[in-house]
Amino acid sequence: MTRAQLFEQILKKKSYLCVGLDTDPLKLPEHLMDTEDPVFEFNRQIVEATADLCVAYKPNIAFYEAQGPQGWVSLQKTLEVIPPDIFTIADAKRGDIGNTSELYARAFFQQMAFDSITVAPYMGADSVKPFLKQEGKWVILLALTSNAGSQDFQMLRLHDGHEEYLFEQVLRTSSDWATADQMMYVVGATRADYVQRVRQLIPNHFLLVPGVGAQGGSLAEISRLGMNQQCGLLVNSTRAIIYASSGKDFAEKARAAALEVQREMEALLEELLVR
Ligand SMILES: O=C(O)c1cc(=O)[nH]c(=O)n1[C@@H]1O[C@H](COP(=O)(O)O)[C@@H](O)[C@H]1O
Repeated sequence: MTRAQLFEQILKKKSYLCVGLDTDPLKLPEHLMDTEDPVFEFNRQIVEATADLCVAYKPNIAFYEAQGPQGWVSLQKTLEVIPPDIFTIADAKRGDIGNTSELYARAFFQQMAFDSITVAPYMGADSVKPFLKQEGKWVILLALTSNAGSQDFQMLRLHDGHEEYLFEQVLRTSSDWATADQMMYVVGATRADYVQRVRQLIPNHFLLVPGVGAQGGSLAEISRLGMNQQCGLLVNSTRAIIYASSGKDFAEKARAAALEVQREMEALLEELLVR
């Protein structure tokens, strides 16, 4: 999917919501447990209930890997029920020496037809570039993450003449590896104070923003500070949507939670369009 197509979907659905599919078998509603593949059945119903309200789905691969071979089967089946005009993110946080990254790219872009993958920048250019070889496939590079540990390295001050944080150096250097048509960056909603600094370095790239909902980040704040002329944001919410209820009405409640976010996004997009 191209950046223009993604923006088109955002305008059509009045939404820049990404629904996380972090499906934990221990949290599934009881009544799904006697279906053939409870994880897939849960995802299928979540997708059916939310597909008109979001523009992306992001399965976190850990939740599938943890199930052994059956987890990969559930993941593949889930990908197949996601409508083709919805952007898919393999949240795998990979990145290794070049020939190994090539194989990760093959796994997520060819074996499975994801549009994008999250990648850690720590091993540098040759660990990221193998993911950029296929047109239409995206890298979503970790820049400033939502967790407390982002202080440990990402927020270190560099004294190399620029007086900047390490995450800013990551943005500066990596934005030469690919254009805004193939690279996005993860910036946590809990890091809204730094979004203007992010936008100074990368005004045009899309940001994948986790951390609203269960982690307490503010959708309005990150949106007002982080949006660009093509929206430029995919805001993820996982637990607050998919686990809105643990009962028989889980899909209905997930839809209601997604609808609430979509309505707020619609109003925020209107603000952008009149800017
Ligand atoms: O790459 C991510 O998606 C990610 C980066 C980050 O900085 N923080 C973060 O929470 N995530 C992921 O986003 C999702 C957040 O889920 P909720 O907190 O339930 O909305 C999880 O799958 C996390 O692994």
